[in-house]
Amino acid sequence: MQFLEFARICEHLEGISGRLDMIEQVSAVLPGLEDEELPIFVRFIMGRVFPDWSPKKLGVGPNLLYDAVAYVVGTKRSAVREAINATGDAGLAIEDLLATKEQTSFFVQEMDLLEVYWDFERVAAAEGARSQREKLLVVRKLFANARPLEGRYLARLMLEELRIGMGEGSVRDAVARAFDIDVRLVEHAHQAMNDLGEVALLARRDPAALSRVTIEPFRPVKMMLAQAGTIAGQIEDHGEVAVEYKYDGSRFQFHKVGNICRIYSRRLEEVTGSLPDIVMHLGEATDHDVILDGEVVAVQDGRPMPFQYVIRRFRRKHQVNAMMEKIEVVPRVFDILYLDGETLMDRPLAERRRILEEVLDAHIAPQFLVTDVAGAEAIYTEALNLGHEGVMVKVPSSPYTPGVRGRLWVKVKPGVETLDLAVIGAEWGEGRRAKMFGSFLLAVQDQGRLLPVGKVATGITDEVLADLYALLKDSVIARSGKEVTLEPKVVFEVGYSEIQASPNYASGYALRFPRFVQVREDKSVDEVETLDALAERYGEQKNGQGSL
Ligand SMILES: Nc1ncnc2c1ncn2[C@@H]1O[C@H](COP(=O)(O)OP(=O)(O)OP(=O)(O)O)[C@@H](O)[C@H]1O
Repeated sequence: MQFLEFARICEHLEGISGRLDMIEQVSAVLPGLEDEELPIFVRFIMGRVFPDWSPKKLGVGPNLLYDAVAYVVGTKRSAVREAINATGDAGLAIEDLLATKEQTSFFVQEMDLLEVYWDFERVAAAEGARSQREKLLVVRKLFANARPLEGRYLARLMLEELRIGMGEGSVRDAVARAFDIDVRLVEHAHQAMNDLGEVALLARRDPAALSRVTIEPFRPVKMMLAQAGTIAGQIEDHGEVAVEYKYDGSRFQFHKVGNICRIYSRRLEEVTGSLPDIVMHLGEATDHDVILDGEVVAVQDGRPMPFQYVIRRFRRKHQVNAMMEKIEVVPRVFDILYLDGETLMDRPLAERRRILEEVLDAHIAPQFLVTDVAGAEAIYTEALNLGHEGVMVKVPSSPYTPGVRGRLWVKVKPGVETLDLAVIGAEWGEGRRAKMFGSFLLAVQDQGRLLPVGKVATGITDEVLADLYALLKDSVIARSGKEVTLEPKVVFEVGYSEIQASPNYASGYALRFPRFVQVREDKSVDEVETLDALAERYGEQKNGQGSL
């Protein structure tokens, strides 16, 4: 497939708003793709370049991208910025700029979807002191060969926001439809393989194999997630429940085969080098090949320390030893997904737990099986007294469903309402804050799009503002007056007093009295609140129920 054809498909999808229509259009394209193209197309159409499990990253920020475009069209980076500021959309502005180039150049090399992907591989592989220069050369070459429309989607792919509204769920449905396969089977295979691209290829080549896919060591799967709920509700629905402490640490997945151990964060980044003590603890606790799921907790004098301490350890790349002395971290393992070549995700929790207790000698998080509300509430009180966040109430018969935020795991904690939202823009501050951003535009996700829901400026000290500026300054895509558009990379947790219906924001909602709580470094933008969940909270609020 020519990249131009891919760009035309994107343009067409961008003009459609109906989800079913989009699914149909994409499903019609998939069967005609070559084997090598299929996984790449599937990832690209979701705005992703590499499989979700892969550690590869493009590492192209707006500045490098604009430098490349400036070179190709024979102007300065500032002129590219100005053009982008004028439209507010990097993709469209770059398309316009490339149109001026097209009038002056006679020769454009046709670009193939695969060639673009291989170039992205080269960009991602560039490392070390000269990496920025190497990346720039490849990105320049891509834009030099791009027709204007191709430029729009090249830029957006590199900025990781395709803006066509094809979310993971829609692409999954398109794969199922294209190859006439039960969507649940596609979803199940996706959970284990963590790459819809490869699932699509299997769906075409060997659909029967979809039901046999396994979790592979060193290819992390998404973490199973929880919904907010109540102890009574969960016992009423399921009778017996498994209650565990909800630790205020950071999620990890531990993979071990023989002597090789690796640890992945909740964002599936490899953090083995930052956590040698966790590797040592868990490596010593089992002789088996395993994939374990748990929480890393920081402790001091036997008491858990807040989440921020743990995240500092996850971030640490240098002088890890010095940091180990300052912050002691320990693993609390609550699940096992793989044992000696066998995938356990479809076994019931009760059985996985039994296996976990057999194969791991230490570091297992306590679990209590209870059938009465009073018993579970006593554990909740004890959890809070011990300094934990609350409890997790899990269904003993439940499979492990990677990436799913369902009711099989319910979290119960004291009621502070917060939302995790993507930071998509900011406004320059005033007075002594004039050289920093003073407020931030936040968004929920909906089918691959990010929709604004409000601004937060409250609850942020000058010191934190300076940190936030350092974190975000290289992600500026466009400027307009006092406002900037940001490449969506950072997640804020914010408190609020109420969700209101509002015509002012594209999400249809606004937050009353939003207040900054913290940066959720452990979360990626794919994990922010969905529009549906926000609407549900709004509905509950109108009916006078809290969600806890
Ligand atoms: N015993 C436990 N079982 C499962 N998850 C646990 C447990 N203890 C702590 N956790 C943490 O709680 C999280 C589950 O809550 P949830 O899926 O809602 O994620 P979250 O958005 O990070 O929640 P929160 O913001 O409430 O921490 C897990 O990702 C994990 O990090």
